[in-house]
Amino acid sequence: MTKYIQNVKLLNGQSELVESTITIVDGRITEIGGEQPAGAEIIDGKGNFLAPGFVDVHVHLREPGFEHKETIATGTASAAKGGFTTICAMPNTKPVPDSVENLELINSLIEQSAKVRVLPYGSLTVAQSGDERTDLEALKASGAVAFSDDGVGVQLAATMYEQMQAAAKLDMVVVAHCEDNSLIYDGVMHEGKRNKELGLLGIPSICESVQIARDVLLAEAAGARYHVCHVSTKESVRAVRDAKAAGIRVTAEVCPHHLLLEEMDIPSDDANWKMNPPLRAIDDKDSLHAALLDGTIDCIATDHAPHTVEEKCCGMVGAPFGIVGFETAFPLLYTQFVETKKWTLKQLVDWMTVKPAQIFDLPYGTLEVGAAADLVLIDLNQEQSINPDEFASKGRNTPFTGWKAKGWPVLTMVEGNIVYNEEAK
Ligand SMILES: NC(=O)N[C@@H](CC(=O)O)C(=O)O
Ligand SMILES: [Zn+2]
Repeated sequence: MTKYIQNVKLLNGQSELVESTITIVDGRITEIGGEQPAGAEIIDGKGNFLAPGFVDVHVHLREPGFEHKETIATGTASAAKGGFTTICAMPNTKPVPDSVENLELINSLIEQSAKVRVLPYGSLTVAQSGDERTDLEALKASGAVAFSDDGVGVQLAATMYEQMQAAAKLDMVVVAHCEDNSLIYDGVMHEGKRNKELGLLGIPSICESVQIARDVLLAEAAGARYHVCHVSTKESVRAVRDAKAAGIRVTAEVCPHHLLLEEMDIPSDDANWKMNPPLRAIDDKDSLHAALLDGTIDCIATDHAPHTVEEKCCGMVGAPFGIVGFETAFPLLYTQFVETKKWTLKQLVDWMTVKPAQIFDLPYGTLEVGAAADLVLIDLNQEQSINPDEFASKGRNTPFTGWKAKGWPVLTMVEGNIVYNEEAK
């Protein structure tokens, strides 16, 4: 089966857009810039920008166990609509993928209903309880992409250290949600200025940064590959930067919302602004930008975390942490940071494709001959305002309602198969 995408623009090494074509045979890219092969199915790119499909290493699909929030079908439809073709699913499901049996159940659900490639995490501890360690070798053999207890921090240093040693033997990455439970103080947003104005309890920055500081030293001692989830504070950035300078094998991700928003943007006690880690102070946000630009932070991940309207209805206290991310990530980042010339288009695309793929040794996120035809066609000129009622996700929990953005995905392909087409809406 041959497909030929004509009339597209591709990024070159100088972040310039150049006209080209793509030939796909049996789901793989076989030629870039070639002539139309005889008998090929033609797809008209209409002059739009064609990028490698986005890779998101931090997502919550909620199935099994929390299908009222999201399912693998709706979560991956949302991913496809946002231009994501490979996503790594966090283990805070019910059951938790803490055994071969549970991971195989998740694999079979993915097999049945995923629209894009889903790579599941295996958990670090049984039921993510932080106690009994899981069998990482068995989880790897059943297809775990990496290991994480995301949703909660691993509280005991010994547990983290022993799992890092086990992961190092397998050459697998340990992925950490860093949060010291003794420093949460029942907070629902950042401990700073805005929480006091709103009369809400705050989560101090050290809740995250002290655990990162601990973990980079554990990773050094264990010789492990260690990846930090959703970095949000300037002290966390410093801990990662110092660790990298010391030769420790650490990588880190940042979420779009932490780059786009800060505590003072929170308009009221509205749970659509509640996520973990919380929106921090403006100097934290600035340090995240500097860290991306100097390579301290390696990639962008959405932390897509759908919850129901009912759960998010009534203020921050009692509401779950998390916001959806797939369908707004690229347009918001493109509009706010590429159109304004803070970043190049190539930087943004790399942070959402090849950079996350490299951390996990994934053979995705590049547009080259021989690669899987995982592609997203993006209309960089079309402007729309964000309307949660139009999301393919079940989640409506976003702080970005009404924001105007350009750069909307119009067609997404996984291995040459169309998984989202704006025209078919
Ligand atoms: N980020 C969040 O605020 N929530 C995530 C958990 C997580 O990523 O830590 C969730 O599962 O809802
Ligand atoms: Zn987390």
